[in-house]
Amino acid sequence: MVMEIVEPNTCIRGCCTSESIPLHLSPSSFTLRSPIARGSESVVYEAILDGRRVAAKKPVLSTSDDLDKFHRHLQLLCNLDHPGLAKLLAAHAKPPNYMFFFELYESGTLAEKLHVEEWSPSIDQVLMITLQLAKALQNLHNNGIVHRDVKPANVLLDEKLSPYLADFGLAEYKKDLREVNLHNWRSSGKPTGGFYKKNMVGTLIYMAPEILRKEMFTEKSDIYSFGILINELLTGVVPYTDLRAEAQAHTVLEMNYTEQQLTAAIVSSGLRPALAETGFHVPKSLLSLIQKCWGADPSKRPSLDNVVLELESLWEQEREKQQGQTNSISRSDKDGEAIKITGEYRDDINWSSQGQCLSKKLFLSTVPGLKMWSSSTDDSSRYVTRVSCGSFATCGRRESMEDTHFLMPHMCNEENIHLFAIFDGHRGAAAAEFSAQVLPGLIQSLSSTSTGEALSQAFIRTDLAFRHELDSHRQSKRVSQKDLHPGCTAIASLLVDNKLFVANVGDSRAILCRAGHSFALSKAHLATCIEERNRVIREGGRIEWLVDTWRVSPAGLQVTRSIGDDDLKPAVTAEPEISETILSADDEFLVMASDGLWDVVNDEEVIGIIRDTVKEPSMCSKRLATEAAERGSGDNITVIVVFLRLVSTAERIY
Ligand SMILES: Nc1ncnc2c1ncn2[C@@H]1O[C@H](COP(=O)(O)OP(=O)(O)OP(=O)(O)O)[C@@H](O)[C@H]1O
Ligand SMILES: [Mn+2]
Ligand SMILES: [Mn+2]
Repeated sequence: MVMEIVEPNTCIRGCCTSESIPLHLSPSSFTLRSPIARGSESVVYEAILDGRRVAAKKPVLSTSDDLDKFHRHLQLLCNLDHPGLAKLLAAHAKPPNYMFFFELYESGTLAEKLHVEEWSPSIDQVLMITLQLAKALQNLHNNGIVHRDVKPANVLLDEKLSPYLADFGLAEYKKDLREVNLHNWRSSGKPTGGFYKKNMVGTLIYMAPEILRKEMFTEKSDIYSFGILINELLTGVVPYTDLRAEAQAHTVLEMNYTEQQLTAAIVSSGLRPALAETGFHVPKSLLSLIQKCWGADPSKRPSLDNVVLELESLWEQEREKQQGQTNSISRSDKDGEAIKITGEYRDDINWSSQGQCLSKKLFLSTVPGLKMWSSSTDDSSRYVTRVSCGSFATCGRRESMEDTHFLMPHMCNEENIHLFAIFDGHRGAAAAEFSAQVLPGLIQSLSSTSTGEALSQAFIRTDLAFRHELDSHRQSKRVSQKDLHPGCTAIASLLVDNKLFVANVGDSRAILCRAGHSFALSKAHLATCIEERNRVIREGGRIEWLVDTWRVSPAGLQVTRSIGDDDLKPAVTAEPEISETILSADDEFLVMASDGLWDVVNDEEVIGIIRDTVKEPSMCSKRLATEAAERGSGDNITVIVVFLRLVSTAERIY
């Protein structure tokens, strides 16, 4: 827009000058239309300026302090010029009208986009937005300015969803900060004066611990807020809440925290919002960048130069990955004939379930048949295990629990047959919940075949039954849930006399402690494993390097075998790998767990922890899960511990 500039182009006091931004306008050149928003210190109107739609920010000016502030604000804005900053088009700095005219950004604020529209950006969009904002903030910092109010509500979006950092109402020159801080604290006892009072609840969650402690604001405090913002963008969750309520509606009080409690927790206990998950497309390095940004020690937070570099390299990696996509043949699903287990389960399954903490202990009625697996000859020299088992499952840092498991010692009243299983759900908990209900019955019904074959068939049939159920569910709900493709990993240990069979699909794991050492009883099925990758491709699936690792496309699944995941069948097979182990007196215990444990605790550590724990299987399970949580496991954690020989809870077995 070329607007006529009337010389001398200064404000009425002469303190604000600009070569390109008109600073006094004739009353006929603008009209205010309807208000867009009422901020805490201004009303923002849609306006027409020189025939063009713009946004007019009209600050509330009630004291001479406010007027001084307006002029400082305007001086600062006149010195800004960066494509990532909300653009000042003109200002009117004469009584009685004091107004800023900004470019009108049509798509509202990032906060509304995330929490009112419930927009979930792709990783590309997250990287694009964070990089542009980082560059804008870098420009501010390099010009000696700190923003002091970085939060999604102050990020405006245009139609292309490009972000613009806005609201410089609290921005200050670094050189003036000391004085500003002193002034504010003296006048109100709070970091930013009246602003603090009005906005504390909404903005507290973006404030760095040093600000909450009423120490100096530095540019590193902006970095902190920026870290919180990136995480909010990834999770879609308002910091410290799971509420996706209207952006304005959330208050700290609704989160069951009082303002003081939250402040105390952020400052003293290092409380931070729940970190986004590495899940499908989120690169680990982005998460560690967030953590560096919101670190407690301002001097250890990265500078914006570093943040920009890091984001640029992530952005490039993302580009490369997407260009390096391998195209391979898609093949139609050939195992379409699902076995019919209709009706029975439908009522029990919550298809959109996000899961709850479920610990299933199932006891099936006595059905003859399982005995067939026990050796018919009563071999008195055969080693006899003495089984005691326990489990512990926790949602961990996740919002929802998608793991399920069951313990079935003495299955069907058979003294020497025991079954234990863990299912780790993804894309919802439905597959995990279904499998935990169905698998035992299927294994039981297959007892006329060999034990290993029964396990294998039971997995395959659980998968077919689940997909069949899902299809009928979809038909009953028509198209609305066609994008629903829940799946789960499954690991089952079946102990028959002294033979231990472990069947596995996915990345849960079982280990055996034999004479003090660990033995793996299962192997993880992940796209990082070359054999699995080749198998998936051979079977018509697509493997791509997405974000940070090999994944099955298009869903971005890391596991290459699973129950469910009907969009990736048959390549992501439900056929388990089965190990068979003859147990002897050397065998002390079996540990099964979902990847939430194994991600952060290795086999030898697991054995060490059990060695140091009272020999009670539930306690051991709980200790392992707790240890994993303390080590920062970001996932659901389920652990089953089975002692295979007699132990007293009071005794240490080593
Ligand atoms: N250029 C613009 N284009 C579109 N909408 C805008 C623009 N500027 C501001 N708004 C809207 O007005 C709201 C308030 O603007 P701004 O944040 O600048 O005011 P404020 O009074 O400082 O608010 P607060 O301090 O409460 O965040 C924004 O959240 C946004 O919804
Ligand atoms: Mn604002
Ligand atoms: Mn503001």
